[in-house]
Amino acid sequence: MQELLRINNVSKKYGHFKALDNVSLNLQAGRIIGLLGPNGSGKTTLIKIINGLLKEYDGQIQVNGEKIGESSRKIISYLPDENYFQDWMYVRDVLEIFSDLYSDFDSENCLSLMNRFKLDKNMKIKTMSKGMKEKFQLCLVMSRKAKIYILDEPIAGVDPVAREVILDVILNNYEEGSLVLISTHLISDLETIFDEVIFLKEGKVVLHKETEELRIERKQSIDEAFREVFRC
Ligand SMILES: Nc1ncnc2c1ncn2[C@@H]1O[C@H](COP(=O)(O)OP(=O)(O)OP(=O)(O)O)[C@@H](O)[C@H]1O
Repeated sequence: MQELLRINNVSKKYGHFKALDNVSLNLQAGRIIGLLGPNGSGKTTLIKIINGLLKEYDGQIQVNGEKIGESSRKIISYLPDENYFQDWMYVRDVLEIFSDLYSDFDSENCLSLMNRFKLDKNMKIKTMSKGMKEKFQLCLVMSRKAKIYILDEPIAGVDPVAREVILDVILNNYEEGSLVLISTHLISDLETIFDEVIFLKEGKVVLHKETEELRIERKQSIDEAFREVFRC
């Protein structure tokens, strides 16, 4: 299997506080991987480093064999944990920006995904609810034909019915053979789609396993295993 993401001894400090402590991971193409950990365990910090948003850290990262930069940005489709829309924009403006920015963006596909969430290109961002913005952002990100998808909390702000649709959108729209890395607290909602899970605790990887192996070994769901590992 092709290795798409290699993280070697990555540590990150904010002042004196160590948010990531010697994280090493090799992630392969064709896998959906859950990045799980309690609040403040370092998930978003790691994701921001991979996406080139935090540049000061120790260690090395290779994305598809190359350093983080222009080439890695081209192959990673990234859903941040907050939305980046401006209130004065219309949905159609954002679609245009995505088309200009990303040659792999399929706007027709995006419009058909938006249809599933009853989102219209003539909506004004200012009038959309938090959940509607999250759904729109997911439609954008999943309409790129990327090698790597990184989704930071993709279902945090949406209702349970919409969560199911979102899972379906993720499963049916990522490019086959790509890597999908998803951070979430809603483990029971998402665990059925994970091939592997990574548990982060206080900036350290305490577990990285095939989901099925973990379930058989512990005779527990991933949600139960998580609660046990992180119980104080
Ligand atoms: N800009 C910053 N300055 C100082 N400390 C920060 C900064 N960003 C994050 N931290 C700290 O780093 C640690 C890891 O934060 P991070 O956002 O990566 O965690 P997380 O696992 O994504 O948390 P959550 O699940 O709550 O989103 C936390 O203790 C946080 O307070």
